[in-house]
Amino acid sequence: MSARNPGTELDLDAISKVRVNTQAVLKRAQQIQGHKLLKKQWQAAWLLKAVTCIDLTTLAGDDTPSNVHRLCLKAIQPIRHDLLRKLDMNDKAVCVYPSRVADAVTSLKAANSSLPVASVATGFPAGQTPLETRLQEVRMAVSDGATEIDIVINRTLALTGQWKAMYDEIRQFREACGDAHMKTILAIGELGTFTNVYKASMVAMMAGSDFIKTSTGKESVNATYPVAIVMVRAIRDYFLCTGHKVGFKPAGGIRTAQESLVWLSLIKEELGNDWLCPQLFRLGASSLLADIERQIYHHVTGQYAAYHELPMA
Ligand SMILES: O=C[C@H](O)COP(=O)(O)O
Repeated sequence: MSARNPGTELDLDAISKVRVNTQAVLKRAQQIQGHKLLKKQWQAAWLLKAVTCIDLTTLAGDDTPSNVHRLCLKAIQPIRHDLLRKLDMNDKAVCVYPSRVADAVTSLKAANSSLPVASVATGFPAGQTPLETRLQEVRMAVSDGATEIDIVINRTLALTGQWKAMYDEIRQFREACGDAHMKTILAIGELGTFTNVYKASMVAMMAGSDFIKTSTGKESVNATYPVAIVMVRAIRDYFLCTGHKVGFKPAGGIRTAQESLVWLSLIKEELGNDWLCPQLFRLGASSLLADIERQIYHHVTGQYAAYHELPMA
């Protein structure tokens, strides 16, 4: 992880002046989606880069120690050894519910892996539990061994313009995180307008978030390119004002290798190469790796894999 964002005082005056030009944002998102994607070995290299930025996730009601164990094994070895050897390359976080953190830590330790464990917390996904319960959840995940915490904001506060109250809650979450890095999920599908997304991004960063993240994966609208433009521009503005680099994590509904290439290209164009690393960019996804592995298999062998050839995908 990169240097932590200490946050700043809440600047309510700046927040109240924010206006986002919707047409300009939609146009820019279209431009980025329209770019020609890389081919051949350049595509394979970018797909491997995407693999290093995935927070491999399982956030299901039926999660058990055994599917968390399987997820950890997949995170340790995301792409088949022989495919990586042929590409002349070798080289990831797992993200689980707080009650599964100890399982993930145990599995990774047993495999001698130092991969970080991230946990969602604060009443994920709705954030509608009492503040003390949400804080307790963060402390529990940290004491069980999570080194990254994905908190969700209180959408009620954002929708009713209670930015000071939202800032204060996030500050408390950050304190409860201790040394664990904090990613703040805005749940953009429930924030209504781009202007609200920009304001929520800025308040989350002022309150000391190390990453801002689009969605929980449980809203009906998750990571979209136009919203990402608004969030990454808030990250850029925050960097220009404070010198602190905050990370970005699109999450929810990202399923294909091609989408991962568009995300990388959006980050490169809007934030520059410095952000193209797992310390400042993550893709939150539960079923993206399988398609990336399939595309890499195709690049290496010239054929598409049969189901049994990628059994862990
Ligand atoms: O943070 C990760 C998201 O919950 C993953 O969403 P997904 O299951 O749509 O990939």
